[in-house]
Amino acid sequence: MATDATVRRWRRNPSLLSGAVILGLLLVVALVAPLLLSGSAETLTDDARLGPGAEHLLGTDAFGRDVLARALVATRLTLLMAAAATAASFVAGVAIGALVHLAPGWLRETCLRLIDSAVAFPSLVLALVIAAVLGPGMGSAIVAIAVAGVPGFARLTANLAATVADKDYVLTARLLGVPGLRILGRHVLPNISGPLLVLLSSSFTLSLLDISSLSFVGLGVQNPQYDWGRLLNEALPSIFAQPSVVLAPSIMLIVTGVGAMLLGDGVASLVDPRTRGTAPAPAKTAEAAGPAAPAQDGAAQASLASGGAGAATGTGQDGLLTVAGLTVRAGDRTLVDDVSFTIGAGQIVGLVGESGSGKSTIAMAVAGLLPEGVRANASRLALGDLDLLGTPPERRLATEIGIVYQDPIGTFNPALRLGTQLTEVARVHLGTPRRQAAQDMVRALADIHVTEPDRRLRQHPHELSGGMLQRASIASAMTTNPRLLIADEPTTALDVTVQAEVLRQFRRINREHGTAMLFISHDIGVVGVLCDTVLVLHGGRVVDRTTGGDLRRGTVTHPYTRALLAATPAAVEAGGTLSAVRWTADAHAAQPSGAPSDDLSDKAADRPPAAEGSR
Ligand SMILES: Nc1ncnc2c1ncn2[C@@H]1O[C@H](COP(=O)(O)OP(=O)(O)OP(=O)(O)O)[C@@H](O)[C@H]1O
Repeated sequence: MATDATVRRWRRNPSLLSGAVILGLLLVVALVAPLLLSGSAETLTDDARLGPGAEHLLGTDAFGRDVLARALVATRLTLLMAAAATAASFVAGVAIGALVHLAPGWLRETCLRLIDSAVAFPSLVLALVIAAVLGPGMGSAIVAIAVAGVPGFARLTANLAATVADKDYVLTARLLGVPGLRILGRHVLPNISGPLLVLLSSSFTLSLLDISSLSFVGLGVQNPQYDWGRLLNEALPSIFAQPSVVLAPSIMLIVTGVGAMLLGDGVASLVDPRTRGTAPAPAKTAEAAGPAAPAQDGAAQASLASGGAGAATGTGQDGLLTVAGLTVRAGDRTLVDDVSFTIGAGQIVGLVGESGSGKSTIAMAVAGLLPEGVRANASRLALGDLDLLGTPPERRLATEIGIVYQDPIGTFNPALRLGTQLTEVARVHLGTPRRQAAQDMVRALADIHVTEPDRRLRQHPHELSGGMLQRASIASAMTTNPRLLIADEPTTALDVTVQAEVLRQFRRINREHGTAMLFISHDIGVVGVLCDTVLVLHGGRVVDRTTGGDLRRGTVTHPYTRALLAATPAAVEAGGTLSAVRWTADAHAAQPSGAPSDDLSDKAADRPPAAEGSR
């Protein structure tokens, strides 16, 4: 039951519980004390400067007013002022940070440096200067503290947003043409809310202290109003003769600060879906439950190997995807140099090469997702009649190109349920009603052997195993029945047994839907098994064009390709030695040339991912 789950969640989160109790009590005091204790807190009497006693627990001040009652009554004004200043800093800071994140490069850098300078300036000193300029008073104290708190929120927001900006789910949203502000609100802010909430709570504590400091030095609340800072100010002259008068406001300040920090920590872990307390599904069980156990035998692996769909040239003239003379530069640096290939409908072209050879850059150039500062030029870059250079219509890009990334966990927004994410393309771009989109996705997930597809849609990404998520991302990429599917190292992060099943799903989709595929891997064995045509990249250039069949048979002639083959684990298993690939385009020499493997088609899909990570 939802209520049981809520109770369990609160029990497992002692910070949240204790912070909520402390602040809850303070709120009750803030509401009730002014109603019940105003008389003893504000009426002048002849009982001046009494020590602690039964009638006045902490004594009375110089005008015969009850010290404890005044501290309790001051709770409302103090909390209201601190909350108002913190809320204003939060809203303004997050808005500025978000805008800075969206700003073009030079403007963003300039703003970030300005914000850094403002953060380096002590906030209390800044608040004192602003309050002095505005003049003493409650309003100017709130404004001063609010302004002083803005840079902290702005910097954290801009920095955190930058760390999320290159996540696969943000790139996918960009591919789908989601506007920048919506990406910010839906994908970026929810995923940086944890640290922001922690800052919010510490900022509330800081505002509380700063506002009390302003009142203490006479720049904040003025007579006859009083907050805890003002009470400390009034107690100063008698601090040695009657120390009990500073006790109540000081304790209130400390208790409130501790309560706010505890609540902030608790809320931060509550909003993070990964720490919400839902036990992740055990990966093994989830995978084992799949109806299609990965084939381990040679025959099954061979059936995975390319069946020759489409001509194996990759340079044909009538391709669906045409890449001609593609060059990608970042400033003066050439990342991809004069690359040309085509992919026909139903054809799978593989890009293979060492880490940093430019595989992902080519894929991102095709999808129009190159990072800022990286520019693509080509004599032709087109998907059928869709010109991919310039600014192709977002809707067509979103529906005609699907992408599957290497890291299935990073593909999905951890803050949203899978159902919301998996059906987004259908709902937003195809106008499919929500219920229909969910039903379609359940069918698509079942097709790709995701168990309990209904339940998966209600789960968060961290509750699924990597293989299950990767299948979900393939189903998601296929929602619009794209003409081109880009798979950027889709099996590298997967368990060896799951790899084969995922590769089989690509082959099935390619055959059943006639989808053109650009398959990227640094595992030459996997590429040989799946692809019709293979382009071997080195230093951003295509150094060899071969076929999956030649790779499987080991009948490749180019020294670099032979070196790559020789360096694969299969070759080592076959008796070779695993050596680093050393080859330069100029020298055209392979070190070592090693005996090519002749059993790729049988072993590739079972082979563990190469040790070298990619991105
Ligand atoms: N935003 C960028 N700015 C400058 N250089 C970049 C940028 N992104 C990538 N590069 C460089 O471009 C080159 C190609 O990178 P890319 O990621 O395409 O290689 P890759 O073959 O996909 O490697 P991996 O298998 O590790 O993903 C690398 O040298 C990389 O450092």
